[in-house]
Amino acid sequence: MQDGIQRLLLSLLKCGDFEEAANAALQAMLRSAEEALDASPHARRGRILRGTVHLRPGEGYLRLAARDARPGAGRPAEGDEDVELALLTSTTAWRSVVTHRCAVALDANAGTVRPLAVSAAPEATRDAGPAAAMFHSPDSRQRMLGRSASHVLVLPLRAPGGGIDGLISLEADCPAAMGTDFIWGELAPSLQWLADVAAPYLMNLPVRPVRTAAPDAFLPVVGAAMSHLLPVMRVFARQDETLLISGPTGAGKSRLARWCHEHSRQQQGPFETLDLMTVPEDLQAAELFGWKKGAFTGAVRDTVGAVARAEGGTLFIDEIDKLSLKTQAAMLHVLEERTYRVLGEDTRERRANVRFVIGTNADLKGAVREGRFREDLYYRLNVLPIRLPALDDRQDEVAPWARYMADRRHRQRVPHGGVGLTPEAERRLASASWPGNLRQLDNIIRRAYALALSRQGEDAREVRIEEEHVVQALAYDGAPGARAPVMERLHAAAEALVDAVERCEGPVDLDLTDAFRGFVLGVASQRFGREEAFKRFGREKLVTTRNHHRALRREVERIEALGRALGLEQPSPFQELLAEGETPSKASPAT
Ligand SMILES: Nc1ncnc2c1ncn2[C@@H]1O[C@H](COP(=O)(O)OP(=O)(O)OP(=O)(O)O)[C@@H](O)[C@H]1O
Repeated sequence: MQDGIQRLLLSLLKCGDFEEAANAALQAMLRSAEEALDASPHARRGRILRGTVHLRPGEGYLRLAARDARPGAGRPAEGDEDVELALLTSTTAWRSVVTHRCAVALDANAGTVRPLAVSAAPEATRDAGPAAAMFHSPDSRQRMLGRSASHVLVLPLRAPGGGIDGLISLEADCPAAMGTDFIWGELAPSLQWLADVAAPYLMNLPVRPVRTAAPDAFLPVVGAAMSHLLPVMRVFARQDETLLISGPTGAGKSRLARWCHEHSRQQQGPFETLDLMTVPEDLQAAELFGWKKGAFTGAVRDTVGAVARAEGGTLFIDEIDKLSLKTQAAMLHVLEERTYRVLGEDTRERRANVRFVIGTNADLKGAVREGRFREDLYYRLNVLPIRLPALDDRQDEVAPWARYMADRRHRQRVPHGGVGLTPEAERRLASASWPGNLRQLDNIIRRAYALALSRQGEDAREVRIEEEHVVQALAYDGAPGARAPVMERLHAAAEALVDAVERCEGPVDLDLTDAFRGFVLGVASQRFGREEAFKRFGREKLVTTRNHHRALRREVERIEALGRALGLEQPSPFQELLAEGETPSKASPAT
């Protein structure tokens, strides 16, 4: 063993990047496993297949690497789909290793998961004994069997502070060893030594720059941080497994979900979005799965749910933390069993041939700790996590995004015109801070472009955005006038708090405070009419599908519910909007 560690250390010292270190670690571990297999009773009946390294510190994947154990095989070629499948971890592997914080042996034929040792880490779970549990997900098991992996050893990549920053897994094919730990039980301690020696190199060496990170129509700008993520995203996009995209508001999660759809096997199918922020809790299941006429009060006709609309394609569900505990159970069911029930149709289960992509800007792990989010659903969603960095961490992207956004805006007006930013304008943007991410940048560009137009003429074919336009647009963003809405909301928050404390006996549901968007839509609808209001806030699709009345009604109902929860007697000023159908606008759109 000592020799093996020394040999590995010597090769790690020569490694310049994560890929080399992963290859060295896997080579050492696969060699050890093959030697142990040769000396075991399974020698002629089994073979070691491959090893993989999954680097996923924090909330998202950074890198994947694999090495085949076949003689002469080295690192697999990029884009090899079989290898990509083999690269993937599983709900069961990740959840087991994170829960038990030690090596875990999976027996895919028997469907069992067995922790092989109890870690000395203080937070190690006490129940991590040798008893075997069953696989957490039937999919994990099927996928392992699909690639002939009857026995899998999963080792944690242990970070110095006690965290787990990834895993290394070794796969073997030995069906005859069903019901046993194969050779993993004896071998795990020495392989864990090798994993611990390699861990600092795997975590700290830079990842290799990627050649394939070319922008495309769906991801028009790819900076250094994103180009590191792209290879992982390309692999993930092609899988059927659920993808979890986390990241701050406005960083581009929904666009990235669309990118994944365009690079998926379902690209010919529909891409549907369901933003849970806009759906009241009691309608979530209905919106997801659809309903039959009469399923609940107000269900006046059969309605197709988001899952059915996305059949054969991708369903992006944003703000997943807003899912009620009750609907979380149904969500888990559809993810695991791929079946669901339409509300009011109790006898029939329908198949969901849909790829789910989930978005969140919330701390789901914290929500699990607080009992607001089911742990099993969290692990089910957390198989292929991607963390989208904030724009401030993608600084090299600011100028290219600004050019792209200005160009997009200009082309809408003058299809064959041209727009550019001066180098000073770009520098000014690059040195600003972007707490609102790409959405904020888009707003600034919109303003700077409007300022440039006002100076250069509304009809200008060629427009140049100069530093002064950017400075003014940025100043407006931080100016007292622009901050007024923030201050107003602060006051409103303080008043709501007073109401909640003074008038209400029980707690007020915090989710009701999301009602602000209803106020905005309500005011806009009164002012411009419903259709125009939804269009102005980028919800044309709801108008096209004639769903905007229902969406508005929901928003207004939430305002009413907030009022009631805060003990307010007077109804909201939007009562009239509760009626289905257009009400005449009180003012023309021009006012
Ligand atoms: N790939 C892209 N192509 C074009 N524009 C983009 C892209 N990604 C982001 N943007 C710009 O950034 C804005 C925010 O993107 P997006 O809606 O995807 O963010 P998000 O992270 O999903 O936000 P939220 O969490 O608020 O839903 C978009 O309206 C658009 O202006």
